This record gives sequence, structure tokens and C-alpha cells, in this order.
Amino acid sequence: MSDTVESVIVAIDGPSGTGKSSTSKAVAAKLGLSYLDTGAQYRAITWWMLSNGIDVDDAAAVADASGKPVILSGTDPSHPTITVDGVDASGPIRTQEVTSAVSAVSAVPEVRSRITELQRSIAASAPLGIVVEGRDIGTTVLPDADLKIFLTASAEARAARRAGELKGADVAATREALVRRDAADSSRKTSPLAKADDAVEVDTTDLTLQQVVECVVTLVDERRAGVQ
Ligand SMILES: Nc1ncnc2c1ncn2[C@@H]1O[C@H](COP(=O)(O)OP(=O)(O)OP(=O)(O)O)[C@@H](O)[C@H]1O
Ligand SMILES: Nc1ccn([C@@H]2O[C@H](COP(=O)(O)O)[C@@H](O)[C@H]2O)c(=O)n1
Repeated sequence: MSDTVESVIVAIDGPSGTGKSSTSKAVAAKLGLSYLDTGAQYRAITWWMLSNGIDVDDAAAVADASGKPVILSGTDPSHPTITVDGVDASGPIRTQEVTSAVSAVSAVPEVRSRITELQRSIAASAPLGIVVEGRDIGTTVLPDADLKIFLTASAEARAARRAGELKGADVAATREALVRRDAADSSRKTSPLAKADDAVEVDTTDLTLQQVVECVVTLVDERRAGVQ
């Protein structure tokens, strides 16, 4: 009998604020896997467009420029990093300006094909496996993932979580902004936010983060043991 553990690929998708990043980082850390935040990559390319004077509502201009920035993602779950042209982008990609513009940029097919290629090559080179989180990982980026999870939560719970993070933010305005972003991400033509047919749906509304992490770790263990 061998002691080697086979590499595993876990895809975690879902709308904004459902807990994808927190869950994915914790699961990857617990299982010794790499971690990739694909939303950070779309934010990074959006930040580059804004910084370089590209009109993000001009899809042709965004498409033309989409090959220019060099985006690098560090995949250690305890210290994920992202750089654009060698510059640390982890702070700037979280600004309101980027959050408001990212859905327009991520809807451009040339942006998606470039970032998807990057994501696949990162996943293929993860030594022990990887947890990749986003909107289209199970449907488009890694359709052969060993385990696909689709996280959901009520808009109220998600808004309360986000408003708690952005101290003093108005919950109703936060709810409206995340519902608007989800609608844009779900309705774009190219690989919209969607649950893969074979994904396990986990409603996190009434679960603590720890409960969600335990649930996903159990599902990974079951897949590794060959349980369906
Ligand atoms: N099950 C949970 N219960 C309570 N709070 C949670 C839970 N999961 C995550 N959170 C909190 O909700 C907030 C949003 O979580 P997180 O950033 O992981 O979501 P996300 O799905 O990655 O969001 P986005 O797609 O917008 O990046 C964070 O403050 C996180 O600590
Ligand atoms: N696989 C993905 C991941 C993200 N996006 C786009 O990026 C935005 C930001 O994502 P966060 O997870 O950081 O909130 C998101 O709203 C999508 O527009 C995507 O298209 N595909």
C-alpha cells in the first residue's frame, strides 16, 4: 500500500460574499494545497486598464489591451499575492473604483480567454493540487475538477458580512451593489457565473465559516476515498 496522496483539484464558485475566498484559503491550508483567487486576477487586469486610461466600457479597447499586463499570482493560502507588471496590486485591486468596473472588464471574451489560460497553467503546475475559486471554474476553467462546490447565501447575509468588513458601510447599499454585480456576472455571454451540473451546492446562510470549511474538507476526503 502506498502512502502518497494523489493531487486533487477543487473548484469553488458562487456569487459575491458567499465565502468563497475565506473557505478556499482555509480548506487549502488545512489540506496542504495551493490556492488561487481568480477574482483577484480579473480585478488586477481591471486595475491595469483604469491605471492606463483605457475606457472600461469600450469592449474593443479592453480587448486590444488585454494581452499587455503581466499578472502573477502567488498560490500560498497563508500568503496569497498578486502583482501586475511586477508591482504589488493586492491593495489597489480592492478599491471601490475597481469593484465597480470589474464586471465590465471580465465580460470581454479576450480578457476571459487570456485569464482562463493563466488559471489552467497555474492549476496544472500545483504540486499537490489546488483550490481554485471564482465564478466559472467548475463550468469552464476546470471542467474536470475532482470536486466542484457552488456556495450560496441569502443577499441579506452576504450584505451583512460585507458591511461588517467595510466598517460603517450601509447594509442596504451594500446589498444593492452586490446584487447588481451578480446580475452582471450571471448575464454576460461568455462563461457567466453559473453552477456546474455536477457541483455540490452548499447554502452558507446559516453556517459559520468553520462549518463550511469542515463540510468542504469532508467532501474532499470522500472524493479521495472514492465515495461519490
Ligand atoms: N459562513 C460564514 N459566516 C459568516 N461570515 C462569513 C462566512 N463565510 C465568509 N464570511 C465572511 O464574509 C465576508 C465575505 O467572505 P469572502 O470574501 O470569503 O466571500 P467571497 O465569496 O470570496 O466574496 P467575493 O466574491 O465578493 O470576493 C468575509 O468578511 C468573511 O469573513
Ligand atoms: N472566475 C471568475 C472570478 C471573478 N470574476 C469577475 O471578477 C469580479 C471580482 O471577483 P471577486 O471574487 O474578487 O469579487 C467578479 O465580480 C467577476 O466580474 C469572473 O468573471 N470570473
